[in-house]
Amino acid sequence: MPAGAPILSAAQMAAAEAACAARGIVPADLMERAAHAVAREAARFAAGRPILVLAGPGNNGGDAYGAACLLRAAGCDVRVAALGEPRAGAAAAMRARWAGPVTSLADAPPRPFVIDGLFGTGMSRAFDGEAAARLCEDAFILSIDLPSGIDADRGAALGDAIRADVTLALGSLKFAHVAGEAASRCGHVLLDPIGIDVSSSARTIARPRINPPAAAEHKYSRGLVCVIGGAMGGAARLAAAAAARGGAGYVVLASDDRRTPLDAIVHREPDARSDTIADVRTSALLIGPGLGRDAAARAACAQALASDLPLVLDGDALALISIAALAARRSPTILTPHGGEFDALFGAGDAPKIARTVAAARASGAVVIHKGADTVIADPEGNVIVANPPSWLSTAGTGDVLAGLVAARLAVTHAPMRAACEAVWLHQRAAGLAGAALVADDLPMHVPQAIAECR
Ligand SMILES: NC(=O)C1=CN([C@@H]2O[C@H](COP(=O)(O)OP(=O)(O)OC[C@H]3O[C@@H](n4cnc5c(N)ncnc54)[C@H](OP(=O)(O)O)[C@@H]3O)[C@@H](O)[C@H]2O)[C@@H](O)CC1
Ligand SMILES: Nc1ncnc2c1ncn2[C@@H]1O[C@H](COP(=O)(O)OP(=O)(O)O)[C@@H](O)[C@H]1O
Ligand SMILES: [K+]
Repeated sequence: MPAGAPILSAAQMAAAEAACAARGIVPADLMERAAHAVAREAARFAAGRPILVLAGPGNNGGDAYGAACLLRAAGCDVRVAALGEPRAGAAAAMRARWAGPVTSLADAPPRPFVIDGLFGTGMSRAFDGEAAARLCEDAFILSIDLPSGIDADRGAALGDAIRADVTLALGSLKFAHVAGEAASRCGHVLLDPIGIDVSSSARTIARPRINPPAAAEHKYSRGLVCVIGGAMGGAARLAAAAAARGGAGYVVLASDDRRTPLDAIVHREPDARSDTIADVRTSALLIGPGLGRDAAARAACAQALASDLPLVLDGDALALISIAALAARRSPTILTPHGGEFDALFGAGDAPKIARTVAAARASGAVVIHKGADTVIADPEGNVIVANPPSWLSTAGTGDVLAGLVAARLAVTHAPMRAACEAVWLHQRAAGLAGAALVADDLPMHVPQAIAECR
Protein backbone atom coordinates (compact mmCIF):
# COMPACT_ATOMS: atom_id res chain seq x y z
CA MET A 1 0.00 0.00 0.00
CA PRO A 2 1.42 3.42 -0.88
CA ALA A 3 2.37 5.15 2.42
CA GLY A 4 1.07 8.60 3.32
CA ALA A 5 -1.15 8.69 0.23
CA PRO A 6 -4.38 10.69 0.13
CA ILE A 7 -7.66 8.75 0.15
CA LEU A 8 -10.76 10.17 -1.55
CA SER A 9 -14.42 9.26 -1.95
CA ALA A 10 -15.75 8.74 -5.48
CA ALA A 11 -17.38 12.19 -5.34
CA GLN A 12 -14.14 13.86 -4.17
CA MET A 13 -12.29 12.08 -7.00
CA ALA A 14 -14.81 13.38 -9.53
CA ALA A 15 -14.40 16.90 -8.10
CA ALA A 16 -10.60 16.65 -8.45
CA GLU A 17 -11.08 15.52 -12.03
CA ALA A 18 -13.40 18.48 -12.68
CA ALA A 19 -10.82 20.84 -11.19
CA CYS A 20 -8.34 19.49 -13.76
CA ALA A 21 -10.72 20.49 -16.55
CA ALA A 22 -10.69 24.05 -15.21
CA ARG A 23 -6.88 23.98 -15.69
CA GLY A 24 -7.25 22.80 -19.26
CA ILE A 25 -6.67 19.09 -18.59
CA VAL A 26 -9.76 17.49 -20.12
CA PRO A 27 -11.09 13.95 -19.38
CA ALA A 28 -9.54 12.60 -22.59
CA ASP A 29 -6.09 13.75 -21.37
CA LEU A 30 -6.60 11.98 -18.05
CA MET A 31 -7.80 8.83 -19.77
CA GLU A 32 -4.75 8.89 -22.02
CA ARG A 33 -2.50 9.08 -18.95
CA ALA A 34 -4.52 6.34 -17.25
CA ALA A 35 -4.19 4.11 -20.31
CA HIS A 36 -0.41 4.61 -20.38
CA ALA A 37 -0.13 3.79 -16.67
CA VAL A 38 -2.23 0.62 -17.09
CA ALA A 39 -0.29 -0.49 -20.18
CA ARG A 40 3.03 0.08 -18.39
CA GLU A 41 2.06 -2.03 -15.35
CA ALA A 42 0.35 -4.69 -17.48
CA ALA A 43 3.42 -5.15 -19.64
CA ARG A 44 5.55 -5.45 -16.50
CA PHE A 45 3.33 -7.98 -14.73
CA ALA A 46 2.24 -9.96 -17.81
CA ALA A 47 5.88 -10.49 -18.76
CA GLY A 48 5.01 -11.88 -22.19
CA ARG A 49 1.88 -13.82 -21.22
CA PRO A 50 -1.19 -13.47 -23.50
CA ILE A 51 -3.46 -10.70 -22.21
CA LEU A 52 -7.24 -10.57 -22.03
CA VAL A 53 -8.70 -7.09 -21.49
CA LEU A 54 -12.17 -6.94 -19.89
CA ALA A 55 -13.75 -3.61 -20.85
CA GLY A 56 -16.89 -2.12 -19.31
CA PRO A 57 -19.32 0.56 -20.50
CA GLY A 58 -17.91 3.54 -18.58
CA ASN A 59 -14.62 5.37 -18.24
CA ASN A 60 -13.01 2.35 -16.55
CA GLY A 61 -13.69 0.56 -19.83
CA GLY A 62 -12.25 3.57 -21.68
CA ASP A 63 -8.99 3.16 -19.74
CA ALA A 64 -9.06 -0.52 -20.67
CA TYR A 65 -9.49 0.07 -24.44
CA GLY A 66 -6.72 2.69 -24.31
CA ALA A 67 -4.37 0.26 -22.58
CA ALA A 68 -5.28 -2.50 -25.05
CA CYS A 69 -4.31 -0.24 -27.98
CA LEU A 70 -0.97 0.68 -26.37
CA LEU A 71 -0.13 -2.92 -25.49
CA ARG A 72 -0.95 -4.14 -28.98
CA ALA A 73 1.18 -1.35 -30.48
CA ALA A 74 4.02 -2.53 -28.23
CA GLY A 75 3.74 -6.03 -29.70
CA CYS A 76 1.83 -7.76 -26.90
CA ASP A 77 -0.73 -10.50 -27.61
CA VAL A 78 -3.99 -8.77 -26.60
CA ARG A 79 -7.68 -9.69 -26.91
CA VAL A 80 -10.66 -7.69 -25.71
CA ALA A 81 -13.92 -8.95 -24.18
CA ALA A 82 -16.59 -6.37 -23.38
CA LEU A 83 -19.60 -5.88 -21.18
CA GLY A 84 -21.71 -3.13 -22.77
CA GLU A 85 -20.40 -0.42 -25.03
CA PRO A 86 -19.10 3.06 -24.12
CA ARG A 87 -21.58 5.47 -25.69
CA ALA A 88 -20.07 8.92 -25.29
CA GLY A 89 -17.11 11.04 -24.35
CA ALA A 90 -13.52 9.98 -23.87
CA ALA A 91 -14.44 6.32 -23.31
CA ALA A 92 -16.27 6.08 -26.65
CA ALA A 93 -13.29 7.70 -28.38
CA MET A 94 -10.94 5.13 -26.84
CA ARG A 95 -13.29 2.32 -27.89
CA ALA A 96 -13.22 3.63 -31.47
CA ARG A 97 -9.43 3.53 -31.41
CA TRP A 98 -9.40 -0.26 -30.81
CA ALA A 99 -9.39 -1.85 -34.29
CA GLY A 100 -9.25 -5.49 -33.14
CA PRO A 101 -12.19 -7.82 -32.47
CA VAL A 102 -14.33 -7.51 -29.35
CA THR A 103 -16.16 -10.56 -28.00
CA SER A 104 -18.73 -10.85 -25.23
CA LEU A 105 -17.49 -12.06 -21.84
CA ALA A 106 -19.45 -15.28 -22.30
CA ASP A 107 -17.70 -16.08 -25.62
CA ALA A 108 -14.16 -15.14 -24.58
CA PRO A 109 -11.67 -17.98 -24.04
CA PRO A 110 -9.66 -17.62 -20.79
CA ARG A 111 -6.12 -16.20 -20.97
CA PRO A 112 -3.43 -16.26 -18.27
CA PHE A 113 -3.29 -12.47 -17.72
CA VAL A 114 -6.44 -10.37 -17.29
CA ILE A 115 -6.76 -6.59 -17.21
CA ASP A 116 -9.97 -5.89 -15.32
CA GLY A 117 -11.49 -2.71 -16.74
CA LEU A 118 -15.18 -3.49 -16.25
CA PHE A 119 -16.09 -0.98 -13.54
CA GLY A 120 -14.26 1.48 -11.31
CA THR A 121 -15.63 4.26 -9.15
CA GLY A 122 -18.92 4.39 -11.10
CA MET A 123 -20.12 1.05 -9.77
CA SER A 124 -23.61 1.77 -8.52
CA ARG A 125 -25.42 -1.55 -8.18
CA ALA A 126 -24.81 -5.27 -7.88
CA PHE A 127 -23.36 -6.90 -10.96
CA ASP A 128 -23.68 -10.44 -12.22
CA GLY A 129 -20.06 -11.46 -12.44
CA GLU A 130 -20.41 -15.10 -13.41
CA ALA A 131 -18.87 -14.72 -16.89
CA ALA A 132 -16.08 -12.50 -15.55
CA ALA A 133 -15.41 -14.95 -12.72
CA ARG A 134 -14.88 -17.77 -15.24
CA LEU A 135 -12.31 -15.67 -17.09
CA CYS A 136 -10.55 -14.64 -13.89
CA GLU A 137 -10.47 -18.07 -12.27
CA ASP A 138 -6.89 -19.09 -13.06
CA ALA A 139 -5.54 -15.79 -14.35
CA PHE A 140 -3.28 -13.16 -12.84
CA ILE A 141 -5.55 -10.12 -12.52
CA LEU A 142 -4.57 -6.48 -12.79
CA SER A 143 -7.57 -4.32 -11.87
CA ILE A 144 -7.85 -0.80 -13.23
CA ASP A 145 -8.53 1.64 -10.39
CA LEU A 146 -10.62 -0.85 -8.35
CA PRO A 147 -11.50 -4.53 -8.59
CA SER A 148 -14.77 -4.45 -10.54
CA GLY A 149 -17.88 -4.78 -8.44
CA ILE A 150 -16.78 -2.72 -5.46
CA ASP A 151 -18.53 0.24 -3.86
CA ALA A 152 -15.68 2.79 -3.91
CA ASP A 153 -16.75 4.53 -0.71
CA ARG A 154 -17.92 1.70 1.52
CA GLY A 155 -15.55 -0.98 0.37
CA ALA A 156 -18.45 -3.43 0.09
CA ALA A 157 -18.63 -5.98 -2.71
CA LEU A 158 -21.71 -5.36 -4.87
CA GLY A 159 -22.51 -8.89 -6.04
CA ASP A 160 -19.71 -10.96 -7.60
CA ALA A 161 -16.79 -8.58 -7.20
CA ILE A 162 -13.44 -9.46 -8.75
CA ARG A 163 -10.44 -10.42 -6.59
CA ALA A 164 -7.31 -8.80 -8.00
CA ASP A 165 -3.65 -9.68 -7.65
CA VAL A 166 -2.65 -6.08 -8.33
CA THR A 167 -4.83 -2.97 -8.36
CA LEU A 168 -3.59 0.20 -10.01
CA ALA A 169 -5.37 3.15 -8.36
CA LEU A 170 -5.72 6.15 -10.64
CA GLY A 171 -5.51 9.75 -9.45
CA SER A 172 -5.76 8.86 -5.77
CA LEU A 173 -6.53 5.96 -3.45
CA LYS A 174 -10.27 5.54 -2.82
CA PHE A 175 -11.73 4.43 0.51
CA ALA A 176 -12.30 0.92 -0.89
CA HIS A 177 -8.55 0.39 -1.32
CA VAL A 178 -8.05 0.55 2.43
CA ALA A 179 -11.42 -0.07 4.09
CA GLY A 180 -13.91 -2.85 4.38
CA GLU A 181 -14.04 -6.14 2.57
CA ALA A 182 -12.79 -4.59 -0.65
CA ALA A 183 -9.34 -3.91 0.79
CA SER A 184 -8.62 -7.63 0.80
CA ARG A 185 -9.81 -7.93 -2.85
CA CYS A 186 -7.32 -5.36 -4.16
CA GLY A 187 -4.19 -7.48 -3.79
CA HIS A 188 -1.07 -5.36 -4.03
CA VAL A 189 -2.12 -1.72 -4.46
CA LEU A 190 -0.20 0.66 -6.73
CA LEU A 191 -1.01 4.31 -7.26
CA ASP A 192 -0.44 6.47 -10.33
CA PRO A 193 -1.49 10.09 -9.66
CA ILE A 194 -1.83 10.67 -13.47
CA GLY A 195 -1.07 14.34 -12.81
CA ILE A 196 -4.19 15.07 -10.76
CA ASP A 197 -3.69 17.37 -7.75
CA VAL A 198 -5.54 15.90 -4.81
CA SER A 199 -5.75 16.89 -1.19
CA SER A 200 -7.60 15.00 1.48
CA SER A 201 -7.94 14.92 5.26
CA ALA A 202 -7.61 11.11 5.01
CA ARG A 203 -4.29 9.37 4.30
CA THR A 204 -2.69 5.97 4.58
CA ILE A 205 -0.33 5.47 7.49
CA ALA A 206 3.34 6.28 6.91
CA ARG A 207 6.46 5.38 8.88
CA PRO A 208 6.84 8.04 11.58
CA ARG A 209 10.04 9.82 12.45
CA ILE A 210 11.13 9.00 16.00
CA ASN A 211 14.26 10.68 17.30
CA PRO A 212 16.47 9.29 20.07
CA PRO A 213 16.06 11.08 23.44
CA ALA A 214 17.96 14.35 23.69
CA ALA A 215 21.11 14.26 25.84
CA ALA A 216 19.43 16.23 28.63
CA GLU A 217 16.50 13.84 29.01
CA HIS A 218 15.99 11.73 32.15
CA LYS A 219 13.56 8.96 33.03
CA TYR A 220 10.76 11.29 34.14
CA SER A 221 11.16 13.80 31.34
CA ARG A 222 11.12 10.91 28.84
CA GLY A 223 7.56 10.18 29.94
CA LEU A 224 6.01 8.35 32.89
CA VAL A 225 3.33 5.83 31.91
CA CYS A 226 0.98 4.45 34.58
CA VAL A 227 -0.99 1.32 33.73
CA ILE A 228 -4.00 0.57 35.92
CA GLY A 229 -4.53 -3.18 36.15
CA GLY A 230 -7.56 -5.14 37.31
CA ALA A 231 -9.24 -8.52 37.05
CA MET A 232 -6.99 -10.00 34.33
CA GLY A 233 -3.38 -9.26 35.26
CA GLY A 234 -1.90 -10.57 32.02
CA ALA A 235 -3.54 -7.89 29.90
CA ALA A 236 -2.12 -5.06 31.99
CA ARG A 237 1.32 -6.76 31.99
CA LEU A 238 1.29 -6.95 28.19
CA ALA A 239 0.37 -3.28 28.02
CA ALA A 240 3.07 -2.32 30.54
CA ALA A 241 5.74 -4.29 28.65
CA ALA A 242 4.73 -2.60 25.42
CA ALA A 243 4.83 0.82 27.08
CA ALA A 244 8.36 0.14 28.35
CA ARG A 245 9.56 -1.08 24.93
CA GLY A 246 7.66 1.72 23.22
CA GLY A 247 10.00 4.42 24.50
CA ALA A 248 8.52 5.56 27.82
CA GLY A 249 11.12 6.67 30.42
CA TYR A 250 9.33 5.05 33.37
CA VAL A 251 6.47 2.58 33.61
CA VAL A 252 4.36 1.95 36.69
CA LEU A 253 1.90 -0.95 36.90
CA ALA A 254 -0.77 -0.72 39.59
CA SER A 255 -2.40 -4.12 39.96
CA ASP A 256 -3.40 -6.93 42.35
CA ASP A 257 -0.85 -9.16 40.74
CA ARG A 258 2.67 -8.41 41.99
CA ARG A 259 4.30 -9.89 38.88
CA THR A 260 5.67 -7.38 36.43
CA PRO A 261 6.70 -8.38 32.90
CA LEU A 262 10.12 -6.70 33.29
CA ASP A 263 12.17 -5.79 36.35
CA ALA A 264 12.36 -2.26 35.01
CA ILE A 265 8.61 -1.86 35.54
CA VAL A 266 7.63 -0.59 38.99
CA HIS A 267 4.76 -2.37 40.73
CA ARG A 268 2.24 -0.52 42.87
CA GLU A 269 -0.43 -2.14 45.04
CA PRO A 270 -3.98 -1.83 43.71
CA ASP A 271 -5.04 0.20 46.72
CA ALA A 272 -2.52 2.75 45.45
CA ARG A 273 -4.51 3.02 42.22
CA SER A 274 -6.17 6.18 43.36
CA ASP A 275 -2.78 7.77 44.26
CA THR A 276 -1.44 6.66 40.89
CA ILE A 277 -4.29 8.33 39.08
CA ALA A 278 -3.67 11.44 41.15
CA ASP A 279 0.11 11.45 40.43
CA VAL A 280 0.76 14.67 38.55
CA ARG A 281 4.11 13.40 37.22
CA THR A 282 2.20 10.95 35.03
CA SER A 283 2.58 11.75 31.35
CA ALA A 284 0.04 9.17 30.22
CA LEU A 285 -2.40 7.03 32.15
CA LEU A 286 -3.63 3.79 30.60
CA ILE A 287 -6.74 2.18 31.95
CA GLY A 288 -8.79 -0.70 30.56
CA PRO A 289 -6.69 -3.75 29.59
CA GLY A 290 -7.93 -6.57 31.86
CA LEU A 291 -9.61 -4.03 34.13
CA GLY A 292 -12.90 -5.85 34.71
CA ARG A 293 -16.20 -4.07 35.16
CA ASP A 294 -16.83 -4.24 38.90
CA ALA A 295 -17.44 -1.30 41.21
CA ALA A 296 -13.72 -0.71 41.77
CA ALA A 297 -13.11 -0.65 38.01
CA ARG A 298 -15.97 1.79 37.54
CA ALA A 299 -14.62 4.05 40.29
CA ALA A 300 -11.10 3.97 38.81
CA CYS A 301 -12.48 4.91 35.40
CA ALA A 302 -14.51 7.76 36.81
CA GLN A 303 -11.47 9.08 38.68
CA ALA A 304 -9.28 8.78 35.58
CA LEU A 305 -11.83 10.62 33.45
CA ALA A 306 -12.14 13.38 36.03
CA SER A 307 -8.34 13.82 36.24
CA ASP A 308 -6.37 16.23 34.08
CA LEU A 309 -3.95 13.49 32.99
CA PRO A 310 -3.47 12.53 29.34
CA LEU A 311 -5.51 9.35 29.13
CA VAL A 312 -5.68 6.17 27.06
CA LEU A 313 -8.90 4.17 27.44
CA ASP A 314 -9.01 0.60 26.18
CA GLY A 315 -10.94 -2.64 26.67
CA ASP A 316 -13.23 -2.74 29.69
CA ALA A 317 -12.81 0.98 30.36
CA LEU A 318 -14.67 1.69 27.11
CA ALA A 319 -17.75 0.02 28.59
CA LEU A 320 -17.61 2.12 31.77
CA ILE A 321 -17.55 5.61 30.29
CA SER A 322 -19.99 7.94 28.55
CA ILE A 323 -19.50 10.14 25.51
CA ALA A 324 -20.59 13.13 27.60
CA ALA A 325 -17.88 12.47 30.20
CA LEU A 326 -15.27 12.17 27.44
CA ALA A 327 -16.40 15.39 25.80
CA ALA A 328 -16.09 17.22 29.12
CA ARG A 329 -12.34 16.40 29.40
CA ARG A 330 -9.79 19.13 28.71
CA SER A 331 -6.71 16.86 28.53
CA PRO A 332 -5.76 14.61 25.62
CA THR A 333 -7.74 11.39 25.42
CA ILE A 334 -7.20 8.41 23.13
CA LEU A 335 -9.73 5.59 22.75
CA THR A 336 -8.73 2.21 21.28
CA PRO A 337 -11.97 0.30 20.58
CA HIS A 338 -12.28 -2.80 18.42
CA GLY A 339 -15.44 -3.00 16.31
CA GLY A 340 -17.67 -4.35 19.08
CA GLU A 341 -16.49 -1.83 21.66
CA PHE A 342 -16.91 0.97 19.14
CA ASP A 343 -20.52 -0.03 18.33
CA ALA A 344 -21.38 -0.35 22.02
CA LEU A 345 -20.07 3.13 22.81
CA PHE A 346 -20.97 5.09 19.67
CA GLY A 347 -23.70 3.00 18.02
CA ALA A 348 -23.44 0.69 15.02
CA GLY A 349 -24.82 2.84 12.15
CA ASP A 350 -24.77 2.23 8.39
CA ALA A 351 -22.18 4.82 7.38
CA PRO A 352 -18.69 3.71 6.21
CA LYS A 353 -16.17 2.99 9.00
CA ILE A 354 -14.11 6.09 8.27
CA ALA A 355 -17.13 8.42 8.53
CA ARG A 356 -18.30 6.72 11.75
CA THR A 357 -14.85 7.04 13.30
CA VAL A 358 -14.63 10.74 12.44
CA ALA A 359 -18.10 11.29 13.95
CA ALA A 360 -17.00 9.44 17.12
CA ALA A 361 -13.86 11.56 17.45
CA ARG A 362 -15.90 14.73 17.00
CA ALA A 363 -18.55 13.65 19.52
CA SER A 364 -16.06 12.55 22.20
CA GLY A 365 -13.32 15.12 21.62
CA ALA A 366 -10.89 12.17 21.68
CA VAL A 367 -8.56 10.61 19.16
CA VAL A 368 -10.20 7.32 18.23
CA ILE A 369 -8.27 4.27 17.04
CA HIS A 370 -11.02 2.09 15.55
CA LYS A 371 -9.13 -1.21 15.32
CA GLY A 372 -9.34 -4.08 12.87
CA ALA A 373 -7.99 -5.20 9.50
CA ASP A 374 -8.77 -1.65 8.39
CA THR A 375 -7.67 0.36 11.42
CA VAL A 376 -9.02 3.92 11.23
CA ILE A 377 -7.46 6.66 13.37
CA ALA A 378 -9.43 9.90 13.56
CA ASP A 379 -9.09 13.13 15.53
CA PRO A 380 -11.84 15.62 16.42
CA GLU A 381 -10.70 17.96 13.60
CA GLY A 382 -11.59 15.27 11.04
CA ASN A 383 -8.04 14.14 10.17
CA VAL A 384 -7.92 10.45 9.34
CA ILE A 385 -5.13 7.92 8.99
CA VAL A 386 -5.86 4.37 7.83
CA ALA A 387 -3.66 1.32 8.40
CA ASN A 388 -3.99 -2.27 7.21
CA PRO A 389 -2.05 -4.30 9.81
CA PRO A 390 -0.99 -7.92 9.27
CA SER A 391 -3.86 -10.37 9.86
CA TRP A 392 -1.67 -12.40 12.25
CA LEU A 393 -2.59 -9.71 14.79
CA SER A 394 -6.03 -11.33 15.11
CA THR A 395 -5.06 -13.08 18.33
CA ALA A 396 -5.79 -12.41 22.01
CA GLY A 397 -3.82 -9.71 23.77
CA THR A 398 -2.48 -7.83 20.76
CA GLY A 399 -4.88 -4.99 21.55
CA ASP A 400 -3.38 -4.72 25.04
CA VAL A 401 0.05 -4.35 23.45
CA LEU A 402 -1.28 -1.61 21.18
CA ALA A 403 -2.79 0.21 24.17
CA GLY A 404 0.60 0.15 25.94
CA LEU A 405 2.31 1.52 22.84
CA VAL A 406 -0.27 4.30 22.54
CA ALA A 407 0.34 5.28 26.17
CA ALA A 408 4.12 5.30 25.64
CA ARG A 409 3.93 7.46 22.54
CA LEU A 410 1.46 9.81 24.23
CA ALA A 411 3.81 10.13 27.21
CA VAL A 412 6.72 10.95 24.90
CA THR A 413 5.02 13.19 22.32
CA HIS A 414 2.15 14.79 24.32
CA ALA A 415 0.36 14.88 20.95
CA PRO A 416 -2.55 12.42 20.79
CA MET A 417 -3.00 12.07 17.01
CA ARG A 418 0.72 11.73 16.46
CA ALA A 419 0.97 9.24 19.34
CA ALA A 420 -1.87 7.15 17.95
CA CYS A 421 -0.29 6.98 14.48
CA GLU A 422 3.17 6.18 15.84
CA ALA A 423 1.75 3.41 18.02
CA VAL A 424 -0.30 1.84 15.22
CA TRP A 425 2.70 1.93 12.89
CA LEU A 426 5.04 0.41 15.52
CA HIS A 427 2.43 -2.25 16.35
CA GLN A 428 1.99 -3.34 12.74
CA ARG A 429 5.73 -3.27 12.13
CA ALA A 430 6.40 -5.32 15.28
CA ALA A 431 3.79 -7.79 14.01
CA GLY A 432 5.60 -7.95 10.68
CA LEU A 433 8.88 -8.63 12.48
CA ALA A 434 7.28 -11.24 14.74
CA GLY A 435 5.91 -12.99 11.66
CA ALA A 436 3.48 -15.86 11.22
CA ALA A 437 1.51 -17.30 14.14
CA LEU A 438 2.69 -14.57 16.47
CA VAL A 439 1.32 -14.30 19.99
CA ALA A 440 0.84 -11.02 21.80
CA ASP A 441 3.79 -11.73 24.14
CA ASP A 442 6.11 -11.73 21.08
CA LEU A 443 5.29 -8.18 20.05
CA PRO A 444 6.95 -5.95 22.69
CA MET A 445 10.44 -7.38 22.06
CA HIS A 446 10.19 -6.38 18.38
CA VAL A 447 9.20 -2.79 19.11
CA PRO A 448 12.79 -1.51 19.63
CA GLN A 449 13.71 -2.70 16.13
CA ALA A 450 10.59 -1.02 14.75
CA ILE A 451 11.57 2.22 16.53
CA ALA A 452 15.11 1.94 15.17
CA GLU A 453 13.60 1.98 11.66
CA CYS A 454 11.93 5.32 12.38
CA ARG A 455 15.03 7.50 12.20
N1 LIG B 1 -10.87 9.84 -11.43
C1 LIG B 1 -10.24 10.27 -12.51
O1 LIG B 1 -9.78 11.37 -12.52
C2 LIG B 1 -10.14 9.42 -13.69
C3 LIG B 1 -10.92 8.27 -13.80
N2 LIG B 1 -10.80 7.42 -14.79
C4 LIG B 1 -11.54 6.18 -14.82
O2 LIG B 1 -12.91 6.39 -14.76
C5 LIG B 1 -13.49 5.45 -13.88
C6 LIG B 1 -14.83 5.90 -13.45
O3 LIG B 1 -15.59 5.95 -14.62
P1 LIG B 1 -17.16 6.06 -14.62
O4 LIG B 1 -17.60 7.12 -13.70
O5 LIG B 1 -17.58 6.16 -16.04
O6 LIG B 1 -17.61 4.70 -13.98
P2 LIG B 1 -17.28 3.16 -14.33
O7 LIG B 1 -16.67 2.62 -13.10
O8 LIG B 1 -16.54 3.01 -15.59
O9 LIG B 1 -18.72 2.49 -14.46
C7 LIG B 1 -19.82 3.22 -14.88
C8 LIG B 1 -20.56 2.48 -15.96
O10 LIG B 1 -20.92 1.21 -15.50
C9 LIG B 1 -22.34 1.07 -15.52
N3 LIG B 1 -22.74 0.24 -14.40
C10 LIG B 1 -22.65 0.51 -13.08
N4 LIG B 1 -23.06 -0.55 -12.36
C11 LIG B 1 -23.40 -1.52 -13.26
C12 LIG B 1 -23.89 -2.85 -13.14
N5 LIG B 1 -24.13 -3.41 -11.95
N6 LIG B 1 -24.14 -3.56 -14.26
C13 LIG B 1 -23.91 -3.00 -15.47
N7 LIG B 1 -23.45 -1.73 -15.64
C14 LIG B 1 -23.20 -1.01 -14.55
C15 LIG B 1 -22.85 2.46 -15.48
O11 LIG B 1 -24.12 2.50 -16.04
P3 LIG B 1 -25.27 3.42 -15.39
O12 LIG B 1 -25.19 3.24 -13.89
O13 LIG B 1 -24.93 4.80 -15.80
O14 LIG B 1 -26.51 2.88 -15.99
C16 LIG B 1 -21.80 3.19 -16.33
O15 LIG B 1 -22.06 2.97 -17.70
C17 LIG B 1 -12.46 5.34 -12.80
O16 LIG B 1 -12.64 4.22 -11.98
C18 LIG B 1 -11.20 5.29 -13.64
O17 LIG B 1 -10.96 3.97 -14.11
C19 LIG B 1 -9.77 7.63 -15.83
O18 LIG B 1 -10.34 7.38 -17.09
C20 LIG B 1 -9.18 8.98 -15.91
C21 LIG B 1 -9.19 9.81 -14.75
N1 LIG C 1 -7.87 -9.52 10.79
C1 LIG C 1 -7.04 -8.59 11.30
N2 LIG C 1 -6.13 -8.01 10.51
C2 LIG C 1 -5.29 -7.10 11.02
N3 LIG C 1 -5.28 -6.70 12.31
C3 LIG C 1 -6.16 -7.24 13.13
C4 LIG C 1 -7.10 -8.21 12.68
N4 LIG C 1 -7.86 -8.56 13.74
C5 LIG C 1 -7.41 -7.85 14.80
N5 LIG C 1 -6.39 -7.06 14.45
C6 LIG C 1 -5.64 -6.15 15.32
O1 LIG C 1 -5.30 -6.86 16.51
C7 LIG C 1 -5.56 -6.07 17.68
C8 LIG C 1 -6.65 -6.77 18.49
O2 LIG C 1 -7.13 -5.94 19.50
P1 LIG C 1 -8.30 -6.41 20.48
O3 LIG C 1 -9.44 -6.93 19.69
O4 LIG C 1 -8.55 -5.31 21.42
O5 LIG C 1 -7.63 -7.66 21.19
P2 LIG C 1 -7.35 -7.98 22.74
O6 LIG C 1 -8.45 -7.33 23.52
O7 LIG C 1 -7.38 -9.48 22.81
O8 LIG C 1 -6.01 -7.44 23.05
C9 LIG C 1 -5.94 -4.70 17.15
O9 LIG C 1 -4.78 -3.89 17.04
C10 LIG C 1 -6.51 -4.99 15.77
O10 LIG C 1 -6.39 -3.89 14.88
K1 LIG D 1 -11.81 -2.30 -12.61
